[in-house]
Amino acid sequence: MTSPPPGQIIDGKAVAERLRGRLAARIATLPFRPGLRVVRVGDDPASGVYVRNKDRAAAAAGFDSATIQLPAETREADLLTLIEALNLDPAVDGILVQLPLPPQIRPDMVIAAIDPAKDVDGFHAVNAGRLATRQPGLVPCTPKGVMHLLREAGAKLAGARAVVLGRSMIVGRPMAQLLLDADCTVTIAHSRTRDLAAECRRAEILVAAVGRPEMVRGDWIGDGAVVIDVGINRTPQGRLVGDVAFAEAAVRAAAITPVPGGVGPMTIACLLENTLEAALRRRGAVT
Ligand SMILES: Nc1nc(=O)c2c([nH]1)NC[C@@H]1CN(c3ccc(C(=O)N[C@@H](CCC(=O)O)C(=O)O)cc3)C=[N+]21
Repeated sequence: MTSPPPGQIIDGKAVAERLRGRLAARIATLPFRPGLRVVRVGDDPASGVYVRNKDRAAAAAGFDSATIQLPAETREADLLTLIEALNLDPAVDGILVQLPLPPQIRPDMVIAAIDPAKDVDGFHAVNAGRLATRQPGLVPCTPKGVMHLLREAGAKLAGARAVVLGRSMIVGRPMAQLLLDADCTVTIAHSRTRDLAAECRRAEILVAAVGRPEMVRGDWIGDGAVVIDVGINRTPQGRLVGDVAFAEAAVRAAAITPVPGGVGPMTIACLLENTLEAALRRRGAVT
């Protein structure tokens, strides 16, 4: 027996580049530059690369983008005051506060303070509610990026069995909503799911978003599945790995995203897409 041919590797970097190109072309036709403000409190290492990549991509596509760096000791009240000023600033279309925040700041209070019209992360309860009730709103960047990748990979979504591994507010839950809106049969599996491996094996579309390095093994993948790896984990050696054991999974999957170069670049491109969308919507243009 020879092993089956390895699956298609979904090039998230290339898909993100094309999306950013389309956004740049659109912005070039506008009489204004969409404004994005990223707020970073302290220097959580997970956010470092992200902030740098974001700044570079935003500037190249024609956004008016800036990162506001605050000291790790910043008080919650002072962060809320800054958010209020950004809410009121007409030049600002999108506000993103980097998570995680230092322990003295409650993330729920911060997210609730952001004007839902400028909430380009899509984390505010108003935007989560809009997604749950199928109203137009700002959709979280990572799940939105995953939908782009699934379509680019030619995955057949209607009627497909989709398993989302992870139930976070940021990825798992909104991901399940978007797959459901695309007519998938959706299962949300998580740390308390009985026989996780068997549940995953049934998936025609598997989205792994648990934040555990290489937890999903090759024998968890059904033949011909499309596998999207949302995890970005740094090993003690400094290497980036996903939530999926890539080499093992790739021989079974019809298509799979790598880490790095998969979902990560799409998250940034979708942040920019959301910022443009917010800018147009705030000015009364329909998108
Ligand atoms: N409010 C908020 N929203 C976020 O969306 C958010 C956040 N806070 N805090 C931090 C995490 C992390 N995150 C990443 C996005 C892209 C890459 C990315 O582009 N990664 C590259 C590789 C980068 C590298 O080489 O390290 C890739 O996967 O190919 C990484 C990490 C967004 N986050």
